[in-house]
Amino acid sequence: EIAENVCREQAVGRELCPELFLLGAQKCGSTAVFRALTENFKLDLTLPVGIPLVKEPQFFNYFYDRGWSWYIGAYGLRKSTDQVGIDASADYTAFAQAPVRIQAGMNAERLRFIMIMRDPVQRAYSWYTHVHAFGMFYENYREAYLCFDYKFSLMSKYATEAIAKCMLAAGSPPEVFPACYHTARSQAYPSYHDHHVYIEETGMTTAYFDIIAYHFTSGLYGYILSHWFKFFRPEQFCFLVYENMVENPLSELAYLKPCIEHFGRQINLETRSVELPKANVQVCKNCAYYEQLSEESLKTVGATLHRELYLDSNELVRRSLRELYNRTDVKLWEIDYGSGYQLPGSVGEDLRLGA
Ligand SMILES: Nc1ncnc2c1ncn2[C@@H]1O[C@H](COP(=O)(O)OS(=O)(=O)O)[C@@H](OP(=O)(O)O)[C@H]1O
Repeated sequence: EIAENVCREQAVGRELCPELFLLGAQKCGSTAVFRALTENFKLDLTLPVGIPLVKEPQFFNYFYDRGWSWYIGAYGLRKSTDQVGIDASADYTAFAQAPVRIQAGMNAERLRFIMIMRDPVQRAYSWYTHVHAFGMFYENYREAYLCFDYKFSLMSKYATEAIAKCMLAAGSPPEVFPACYHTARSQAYPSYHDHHVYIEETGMTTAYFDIIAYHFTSGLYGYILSHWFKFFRPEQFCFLVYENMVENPLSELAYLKPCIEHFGRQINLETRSVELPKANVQVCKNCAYYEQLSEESLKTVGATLHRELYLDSNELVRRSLRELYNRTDVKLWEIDYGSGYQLPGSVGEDLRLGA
C-alpha cells in the first residue's frame, strides 16, 4: 500500500509522482499542447501506465476513491532526478476539490501547472459538439439535452440565468467558483443537479442540469484562477491562450519555459519553427439533433454569454495575467461578438495596454 504522503520525496528509486499538470479547461487544445511538448520539443515526460485514459488519469476529480496506490502506482519508480511525470487531466479545473486534494497529497511546492484558456463561448460550443460526437450514448446526457431540444442556444439561455444568479449570491471572486461550479452544492445556491426549471420553448422541465451547467461554468477562468491561487503560488503556473497559440505557436509556447526549466529540463525555442499539431479536431455535420450554429448565430448567442456570464471573469483573467505575469496579450474574447458591444472602461484600458 502506498502511503498518501509518498509524493513529498524525490529520491531515485522511490515513487515518481506526477509534478507537471497540463490543465484546461477541456477543449482548449490540451492534446495539441501535449503533442507539441513531446513531439516538437522532444520532451521525455512520463505518463501513467495501465489506467484507462492514460494522458488523463482524472484522479483528483472522478477516480479519487480508487486510492493513492492506483494513481501513484501507475507512474512507477523514479529513474533519475530530472524525470518528470505528467498528469494531463485538463478537466481538473472544472472541479473545486481538485486543487484542495492536490495540495494536500502532493509535494505542493514542486508542482507546476500549465493552464490553457480559450474563448469560453467557443470552448462551450466545442464541448457541446464533443457530446454530440461521443457522449450521446449516456442516458443522462441524452435526457439533459432532450429538455433543450438538444439546442446549444437554449442551453445557453437557461444556464446563463442559473449561473449568473449563483454568482451574484456567491460573494468575492475566490468564493465564486467553489459556490457555482457545475457540481457545487453551496449554501449560497442549491445544486444545479436539483435545479428544475421549466423550459418554455420545449414545454419540458430540466433534468441533470449540472451536465448543462458544466458547458458554461468550465469557462469561468477568472474565478477558477482565483480559486487555484488559494492553494498555489503564481510562479507555479504557466498560461497559454489558445487563440494566441493558433496564431503564433512558437511565441505562445515560449510561456512554458519557466514551468519546464523548473525541472532542470529545456525547451529549445530559438532554433525551430513550430507548427501546432492538430489534435481532436471535431466534425459533427452528421450528428443527430446537432444544432450547427452559423458563425453569425454563434455570435448572437455568444454576445449574451459574454455580457451576462463571462465579462467579469474575463476581466479577472486579464487583470491577473497583467498584474502577476506582466502579460498584456490576452485576447479580448468579447471583441469578436459583434458591433455595438459596450466595453467597460477597464476592458478598454486593457485593450489599449495590449495594443
Ligand atoms: N493545431 C490546432 N489548431 C487549432 N485548433 C486546434 C488544433 N489542434 C486542436 N485544436 C482544437 O482544440 C480543440 C480540442 O481541444 P482538446 O484537445 O483540449 O480537447 S479534449 O478536452 O482533450 O477533448 C478542438 O476544438 P474544436 O474544433 O472547436 O472542437 C480542436 O479543433
